Amino acid sequence: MLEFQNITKIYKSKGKEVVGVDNVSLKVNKGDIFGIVGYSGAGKSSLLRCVNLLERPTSGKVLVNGVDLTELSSKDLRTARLKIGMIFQHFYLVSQKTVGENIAFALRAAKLPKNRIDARVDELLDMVGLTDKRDVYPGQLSGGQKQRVGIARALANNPSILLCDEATSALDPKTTLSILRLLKDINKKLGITIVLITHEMDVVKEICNRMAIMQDGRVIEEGEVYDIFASPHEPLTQEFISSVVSFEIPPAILKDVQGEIIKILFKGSVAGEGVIADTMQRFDVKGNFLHGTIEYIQDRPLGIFLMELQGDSQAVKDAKGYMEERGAIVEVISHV
Ligand SMILES: Nc1ncnc2c1ncn2[C@@H]1O[C@H](COP(=O)(O)OP(=O)(O)OP(=O)(O)O)[C@@H](O)[C@H]1O
Repeated sequence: MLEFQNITKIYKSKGKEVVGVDNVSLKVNKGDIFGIVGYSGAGKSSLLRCVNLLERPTSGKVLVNGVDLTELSSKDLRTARLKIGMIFQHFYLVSQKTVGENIAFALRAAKLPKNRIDARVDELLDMVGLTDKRDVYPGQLSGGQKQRVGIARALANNPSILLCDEATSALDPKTTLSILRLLKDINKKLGITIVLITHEMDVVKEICNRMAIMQDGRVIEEGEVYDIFASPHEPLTQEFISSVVSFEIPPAILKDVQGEIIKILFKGSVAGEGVIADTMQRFDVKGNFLHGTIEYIQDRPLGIFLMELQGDSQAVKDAKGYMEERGAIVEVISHV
């Protein structure tokens, strides 16, 4: 549905060239909530803005439903853009216009007949839970309510893609959650594909099904969010994951560890502790839990346990083999 093919964006400023995006190819499927994660300067905004050509890539193609936007005439591009909604960190509402007028503006831009605008504004306000705010000004709204207006405006012309540029970064955690739930709801009910950029892994964990991690303009890892949380490959990905799922063991505890430290993952099952208990019974090993959690990613459990395993090397090996047979992924963190 959305495909970046070898996108490069080079900025020229003060006679210098800055590479914003460096040869990125990515596919976003219809119905995805696709998260693009990276630190400041990684190139997320530049890439996102290439979707609707707010930034024109220096080279490469942006295909939306098979149509290369970079090849369109300015008239066709205007029409194509109406089907790509966008929301922003700082909302960008017109403060002198009421909530209703802010939304109506997008409908007028798409030349919706005047007599249908009112009803559509009501419909959109209902969708975002703001029916009673039609006649108030943005200054009278909370941050979360402003973002809801932003969402209503972005959905005005029934887009097939919604781009979210750090849409919850200015909001407190509770409001963030309510906006993310609204986005998820919109994705489900209306089938809109969502592409969001964020530096917060929590956001990705909460609503995205697929993700890409960017560094220095490049995509360094991509895939299903669940798989990336279960086994992140790149150090930067691991760093981002550890901001949500942390396994720091205090050095004072580590100092006393005598056996092998292993990480045990149970994908899609909450039965991990039972398997570990069975293992301890069957084999002549002693296990000490150092850490354990069950994360729910897209409602699928991911059990992650860190433990010290003591015993002779054959027993430890057999115990690990048994856990793997029972569906665990076992990774040795350190040998003593
Ligand atoms: N208009 C511009 N002119 C010159 N350089 C730019 C411009 N926009 C972005 N850049 C540069 O491109 C690189 C990528 O920036 P970009 O804003 O896309 O990253 P980002 O991951 O979205 O970070 P942030 O969250 O801070 O916006 C940075 O080095 C940035 O300085």
